[in-house]
Amino acid sequence: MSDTPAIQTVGLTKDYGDFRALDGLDLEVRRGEVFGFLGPNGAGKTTMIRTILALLRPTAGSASILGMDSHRQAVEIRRHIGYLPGDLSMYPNLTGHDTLTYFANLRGGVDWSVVNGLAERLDADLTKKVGDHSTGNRQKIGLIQAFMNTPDVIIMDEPSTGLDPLVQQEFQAMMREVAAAGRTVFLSSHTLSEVQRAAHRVGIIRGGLLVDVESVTDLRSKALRTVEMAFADPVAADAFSTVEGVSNVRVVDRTVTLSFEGHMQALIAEATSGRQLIDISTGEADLEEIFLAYYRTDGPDDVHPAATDAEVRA
Ligand SMILES: Nc1ncnc2c1ncn2[C@@H]1O[C@H](COP(=O)(O)OP(=O)(O)OP(=O)(O)O)[C@@H](O)[C@H]1O
Repeated sequence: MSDTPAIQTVGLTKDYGDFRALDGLDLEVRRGEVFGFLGPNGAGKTTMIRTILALLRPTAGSASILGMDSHRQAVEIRRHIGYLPGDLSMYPNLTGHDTLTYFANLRGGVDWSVVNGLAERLDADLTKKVGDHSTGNRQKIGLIQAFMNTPDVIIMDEPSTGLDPLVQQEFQAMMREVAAAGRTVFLSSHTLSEVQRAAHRVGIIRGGLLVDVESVTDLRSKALRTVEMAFADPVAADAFSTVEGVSNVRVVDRTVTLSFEGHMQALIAEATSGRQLIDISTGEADLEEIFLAYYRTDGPDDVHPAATDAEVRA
């Protein structure tokens, strides 16, 4: 069972009447990874999550979690997963502690030292009534209930809603720890910045179609960044202009500034071949721009994001 994917969908399709919200989704989420499921509003993220959790019946195709069929083995699956829906309903008059006790009882008990540890990390007040909490503080209770049973797979729909930056940082550390322990995190989001620090891979969905699945490292290599290099000797004006992924080359005596899109070692190899490189600095890869290229609905579907990115900048 440990070789089977954490989550797998095959041709997963969901229609609401005449409207196709999910269109033949083939996706494999590995064990031990944080997987970010990204897409604009209305792309089908919640529909996908609700379908794989058997809260919705697929129109076609199938889904499995830890090798178990989503629908036929729904009860067994519940024992192994943590789930934070986008609209978790809680009783406003219950305190955080009572709310978590309620969720724990549904699961047949919980280790309170884990709960208290999570509450401390997220700076969550469990003594206050849930209805008196701000959105972000209520969300912390939701996160605790998703993590508290040390589940094999944690599925979360827009989990960072309302969390302040410090809490987000802690939450990202929690996700990374889950993955490091060989367990799996699947989270949906509509903003890349929310997942790029924690996720190993991202799947991008648009209009019910899975547009791409990429590792964050590969996404980064597709991002255009500015590179500045200082050399021991003057550099020819046309140096670097033939290197793949290089554009906007400016050479001033011993300093070269250029835009680069690709794996860094290709550029470094060229920079150090027959030259003495003294210093190099690069700007932060702008993943958001790549992601926006995926989001745009006015271009052809099969456009490579980097090409779109270049078009946008041209
Ligand atoms: N019960 C329903 N009946 C009809 N259409 C629906 C229903 N639920 C969702 N839809 C439609 O299906 C599409 C996908 O919705 P879904 O909620 O899955 O998107 P999402 O990616 O989660 O969006 P968001 O980021 O806004 O939460 C949308 O166009 C939505 O209007």
